[in-house]
Amino acid sequence: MEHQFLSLTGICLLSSTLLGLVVFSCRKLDEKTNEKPEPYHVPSVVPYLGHLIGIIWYRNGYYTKISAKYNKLPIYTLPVLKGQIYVINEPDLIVAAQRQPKIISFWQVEAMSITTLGAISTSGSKKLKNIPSQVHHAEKVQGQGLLLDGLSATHRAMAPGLGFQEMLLAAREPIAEALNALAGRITAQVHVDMWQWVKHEVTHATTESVYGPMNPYRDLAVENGFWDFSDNVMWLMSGPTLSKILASKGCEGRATVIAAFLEYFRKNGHESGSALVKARVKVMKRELPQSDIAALECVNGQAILVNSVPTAFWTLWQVYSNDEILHAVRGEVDAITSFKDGWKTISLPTLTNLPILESTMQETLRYRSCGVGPRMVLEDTVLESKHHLRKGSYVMFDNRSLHLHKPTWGSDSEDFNMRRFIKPIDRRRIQRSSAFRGFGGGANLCPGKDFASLEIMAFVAMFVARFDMIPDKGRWENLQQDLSNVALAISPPASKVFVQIVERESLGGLKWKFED
Ligand code: HEM
Repeated sequence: MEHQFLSLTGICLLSSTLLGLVVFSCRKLDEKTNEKPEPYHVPSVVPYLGHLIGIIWYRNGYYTKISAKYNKLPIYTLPVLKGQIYVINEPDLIVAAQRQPKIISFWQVEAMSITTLGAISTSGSKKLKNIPSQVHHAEKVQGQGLLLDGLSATHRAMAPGLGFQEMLLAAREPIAEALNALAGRITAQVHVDMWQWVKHEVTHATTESVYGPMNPYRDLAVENGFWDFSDNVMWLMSGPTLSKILASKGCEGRATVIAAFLEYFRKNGHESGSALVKARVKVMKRELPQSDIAALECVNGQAILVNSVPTAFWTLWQVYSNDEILHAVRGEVDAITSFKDGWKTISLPTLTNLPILESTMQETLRYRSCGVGPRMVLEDTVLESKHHLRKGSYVMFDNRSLHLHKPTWGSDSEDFNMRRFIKPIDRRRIQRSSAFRGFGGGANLCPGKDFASLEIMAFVAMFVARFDMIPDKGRWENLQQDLSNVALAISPPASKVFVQIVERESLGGLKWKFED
C-alpha cells in the first residue's frame, strides 16, 4: 500500500546490510567508466566484517559514532562484506542525493521491506517490486506501477483538504475522551507507566481516524498484536522461515492483525473509514488479493503509528521535564481555551498558531530522532560532480548527525531549545530545511507529517492544559533512548517512567472537548 509503510527507514538497515550487501557483489573500481573516486573508505580493524559488527552492536548509533569521528567528511564509505554503505552527514549533499530519487532510491528499499515484512504472496511481491525506471515524484505522477500509485494515493489523501480534515476531527474525539476518562480515574491515585499509556492512547486516536467506526484496533488483541509485530520487524526481515524461529511473537502478532483486517475488508469497513484507507484499497484492489491487502495494512501501521507514538511521548516528556517549557506551552494553550455551556473547550484550528508548542514538537523530533534514511543505488552515479556511488550499494542519511550539525543549527545544537523553530526565520532557515530530517525530505517527504503534527499537538495541548505530571522518583531524570529497533525514525525510552497524574487545581470535575 501504499506503502506507507515507511518508517521503513531503518527496517532497511537490516535488509540492506544483512541481505542486500550479500546479494549485490561489488565490482572493482572501474577507472574507465568513472574517474571520480568513491567517498573515503573508513578502515575497520576486522576487514569486511568490522563495520557490520559495529552496526549490529550500536545499531543506528554506529553511523553517528563514525560521523562524529570523521566530521570533516560530508560523505564516507563503510565497506561491508562484498559491498559498501555510503553515509551522508552534510545537508547540501542530502539535497543532491534527493534530486535523484529514481537512482538513489527509497522506493526500491520500501518495496523490498514491505513485501518481506508483510509476507506478501510471490505474485503480489513481484507487482509491488516492479518500479518502472521512468518515475519522477510519487506525489505527482500516476500510472507507475502498484507501489508508486499507492504512494501517490497516500500523498493525495493526506494533503490538507477535506479528507485530511475529517481524519483530524476523527482523532480529536478519542483524545478528549481518553483525557476525560483519565481525569475520572485520578482520584484513585493511579500511577501510570507513561510509555504504555501514551502508546495506547495515540494508537487508539490514530487508528480511529484512519479506519473509522469499524476500526480493528478497538480489539486490544489487535493493538497488542501490532506492537508485537512492530517490536520484531528486524527479525521478521530475515524471511519466512527464519522469522518463525527468531520472531515467533512477531509472526503471531502479524497473523492477528491480518485476520482482523480480512474481516474489516470483508465487511467493507473501509467504506466508512478515512479518505486514506479508501484511496489505498482502491489502488491495491486492482492487482492484489484481499489477503495481501490485509497484510499490507498491517505493515502500514509502521507508517501511521510507530513514529507518532514516540514523538508524542517525547514531546510530553520534554515539556514536563522543564518548568520553563511547561509554563510557556501552558500559557499558550490557556489562551485558546474557553468555557462554554459547561464545557472547557480548546480551539483546534488555532493550535497551529501556538509557536512554542509547535516549535517544541519540532525540536523534539530534531533532538530525539535517531533513524537513518536508507537508499539503494540503482545505477552508478556521481554526486555533486565529486563522489562516485556504485550501483548495488546503499546510502544512509545519518539523521542524528544532521540534527547535530553545528554549521546549520549553531553551537547549541546539542541542547534542547524550545524556540529553535520559531519564526521569524533566521538566515540559517533554508539550510535547516534540508538538515531537518524529522519527516524525511524530497520525493519521500512524509505525507503524514501535517496530520501527525496536529494530532500530537492536540494531545499535548489538552494534557498540558489539564494535568500536572509528577514522576514517581520525584524528579525527571535523564532518559536514554532504546535504539534496538532500527526501523524507527525516533526511538522509545530505554527505561520505564512511572508518573502520577494530578488534575490542575481549580479544574476538577469539568469536561473538556476540542472545538472546530
Ligand atoms: C510523528 C510521526 C511521523 C514521523 C516522525 C514520520 C517520519 C517519516 C520519515 C522520516 C519518513 C521518510 C523516510 C526517508 O526519507 O528516509 C517518512 C516517510 C513516510 N511516512 Fe511518515 N512519519 C510520521 C507519521 C506518518 C503518518 C501518520 C503517516 C500516514 C500516512 C506516514 C506515512 C509515511 C509514508 C507513506 C512515507 C513514505 C513516503 C514516500 O516514500 O513517498 N507517516 N515518515
